Amino acid sequence: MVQVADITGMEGTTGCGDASGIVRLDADLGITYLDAAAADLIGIPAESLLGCGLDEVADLSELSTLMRSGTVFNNQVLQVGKRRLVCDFLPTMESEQLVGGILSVLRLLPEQLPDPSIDLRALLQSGSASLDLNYDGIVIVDREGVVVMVNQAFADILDTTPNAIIGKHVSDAYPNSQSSKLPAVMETATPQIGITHYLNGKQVYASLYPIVKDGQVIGGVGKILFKDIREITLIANRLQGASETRAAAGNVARKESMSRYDVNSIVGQSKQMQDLKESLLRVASKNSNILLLGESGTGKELFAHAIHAASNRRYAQFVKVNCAAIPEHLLESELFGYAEGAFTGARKGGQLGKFEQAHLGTIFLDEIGDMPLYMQAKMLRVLQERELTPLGSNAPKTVDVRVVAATNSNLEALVREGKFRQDLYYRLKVVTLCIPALRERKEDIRALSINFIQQFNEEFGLEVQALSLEARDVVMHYDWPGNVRELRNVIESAFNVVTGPLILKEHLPEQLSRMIQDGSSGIPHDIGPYLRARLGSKPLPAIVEEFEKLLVEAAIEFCNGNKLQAADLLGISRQWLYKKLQKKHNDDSSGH
Ligand SMILES: Nc1ncnc2c1ncn2[C@@H]1O[C@H](COP(=O)(O)OP(=O)(O)OP(=O)(O)O)[C@@H](O)[C@H]1O
Repeated sequence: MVQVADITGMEGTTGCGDASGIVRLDADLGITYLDAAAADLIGIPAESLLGCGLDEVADLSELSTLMRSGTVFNNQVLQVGKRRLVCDFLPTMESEQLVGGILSVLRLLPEQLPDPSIDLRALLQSGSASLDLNYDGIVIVDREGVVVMVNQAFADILDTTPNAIIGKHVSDAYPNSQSSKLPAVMETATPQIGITHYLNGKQVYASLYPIVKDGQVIGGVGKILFKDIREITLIANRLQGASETRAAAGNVARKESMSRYDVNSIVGQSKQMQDLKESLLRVASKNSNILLLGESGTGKELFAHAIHAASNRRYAQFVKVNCAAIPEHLLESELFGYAEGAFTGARKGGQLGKFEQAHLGTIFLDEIGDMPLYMQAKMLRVLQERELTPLGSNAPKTVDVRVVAATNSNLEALVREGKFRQDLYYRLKVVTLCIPALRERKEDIRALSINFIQQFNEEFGLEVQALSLEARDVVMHYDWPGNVRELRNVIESAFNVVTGPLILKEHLPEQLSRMIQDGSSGIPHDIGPYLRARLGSKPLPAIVEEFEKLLVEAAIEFCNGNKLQAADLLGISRQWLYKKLQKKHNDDSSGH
């Protein structure tokens, strides 16, 4: 909620003109980057601020709780010494975890707080001059919903003058526009942050707050954050350019930015990939569900991110759920959430499910083929009716979510075997994108290798140029059962041993040349010499672990990438298989 003091922040801006500054924070509110305007507004040199905790230099009080819990806020006052700064905060989420955020330092307030006892109209009238200087459109209504103040920027959006709006009820003050949500915001005393709204036929991005004084709602304020939704992309690009983190100050690991993946992140010049990228861009802006098919490691998750980034849901959450990795009995509460007291050990206040977290955004259901039948029935209801009921609750909730599902199983076969509901299958496959295996588009290997070499050059601080001709020959002849993920891992492992500008054949994992000689299977051709060569080279558990990895790979290959069948074949549970794969993935990434 906006306290009266915050509204007065729109009055008398001082000092620093219109320049607002940007501060990038990590999850502990450590300052990882700030621009010159921010340092100027804060009044402390940037060199002294970098690496400090924001709470060491500013009195955050309850803002600290909001920031640490990943809550967006706008126009809040931050005290740094004697300075009072008006700030917005946008959290940065990564795999549903808070990894930091962007603090926009908007302006400096005068040091004296005005007397909070004056009433809304008087308070606002005294601020009218500076409201007009404000670039962001602002409208303020009284408790009855009558517009008492509007600035020129807001009137400009409506192609009218402030006087033509002031005095009217907000419900019919705007021509050619969606009905204002300010009455609802005041009624519920609950802000609506970052909503899209149509004003004068244009889609704007706004936040609405109740104005509260002495515990009473005395009015409401609407602030246009972006009067053209495309402005957000420009800002996102600006922030992406400012990629400095504590790592730059010799500290802390790299954090991924919110807009890390888009269609340009998908590398591949083959006809198949060009066509797929075109289809992706065509379907992204629609709301249809999308089914992504392809073997493990072909880039399904990358595609899902790119779909989200190319859709107009991109400013809401992208939420990933791996249906196979979540134990069956937890899947429902994970997806739909639960009410307080739904079961023993349930959190106080209940828990939001992934669908609700993805409201207005995209949910990516990975390994959908592994979803148990009873959950498939519930999923169908969400897809058909856009409604779900959290566990232990009897109040259905409406959700607006775009579903992107992915699998490397043959869903049609699962439907025939009665393991996957046909009706759900038809609902999901409204648009199907099949990503071909890497061995079916070997012409992409070169561009992918160059792309990964560039990525790892940055990460490892090296200047590798390319693969040698001989190494290129090996990668071109290899079958790539693990697809692009395996190629990426192979290049990464080469970076651990390369010494010059070229990755040579001997820098590639021995397994690669061996598999080419042996045919395709990961299992060594002649098991006797393989085992004997290992005896004495490592302790028994390490040999057993290596062999186990090969068997897991062979089982997945044998089952054409279907991990559920592979787990059956190995006589282990899906979860266990996933643990093994996760471990393998971690080992591969760390070059073991
Ligand atoms: N066309 C591509 N261009 C660049 N990187 C790619 C491409 N395809 C895949 N990758 C990279 O390969 C790795 C594996 O991709 P991703 O996780 O999207 O595959 P997946 O099909 O979802 O795998 P799984 O089925 O095992 O979950 C990621 O690091 C991804 O960024």
